[in-house]
Amino acid sequence: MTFTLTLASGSEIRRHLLENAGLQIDVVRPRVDESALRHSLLAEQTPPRDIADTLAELKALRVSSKKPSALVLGCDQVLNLDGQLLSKPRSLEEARSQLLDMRGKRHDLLSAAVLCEAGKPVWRHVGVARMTTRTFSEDWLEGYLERNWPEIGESVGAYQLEAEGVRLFSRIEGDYFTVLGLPLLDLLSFLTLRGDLPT
Ligand SMILES: Nc1nc2c(ncn2[C@@H]2O[C@H](COP(=O)(O)OP(=O)(O)OP(=O)(O)O)[C@@H](O)[C@H]2O)c(=O)[nH]1
Repeated sequence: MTFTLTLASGSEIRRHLLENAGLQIDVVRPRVDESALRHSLLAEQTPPRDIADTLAELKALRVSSKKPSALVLGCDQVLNLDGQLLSKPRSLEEARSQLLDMRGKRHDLLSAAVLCEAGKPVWRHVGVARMTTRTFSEDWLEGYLERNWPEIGESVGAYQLEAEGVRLFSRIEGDYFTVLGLPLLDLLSFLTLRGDLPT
């Protein structure tokens, strides 16, 4: 029987990364009001990595409780800019102001992943990538927004590293997959260790 991983995420790129790695994926989107929970965690001064981990676990648990026999992966990525947590831009204007705030500075991307089985967490990992943004010109930024909106609205930092978003950076520390939103190598190692994937 082929191993199937249930992905509790609406993120296209997460599904692509897993399918491109050869995994059989079943997508079940969780019904979770992320922003309400994110706000209450922020109000309690919860550290960014714990926010990402809590949200990832909630999404995985929500689906796992409905599919107890499945192995369910929940994910969440937060962008930490000088202690401020940014969310996915809701408009081109918001993307512009977010990118101008990020210009010439460093920000961290924290990509949390939690696996649940029979309503219980069985593995968790938070990958961290440190992004150094170059001091791009406003002219270039306008062109970037025109060429890449609305696709970049799907990304927490208003960029797709695998596309033109790479032009925003002068340096990246951490793995590529963590930037795209999934600590893929750590996940694959665990699944191989567990025997779900062939060694
Ligand atoms: N294609 C692409 N997506 C990115 C990149 N950086 C971040 N993202 C996406 O930005 C989104 C971060 O928001 P999340 O709240 O973690 O996930 P989501 O897209 O809302 O999906 P859910 O898992 O259903 O919550 C994820 O889908 C990431 O995959 C990137 O460089 N390229």
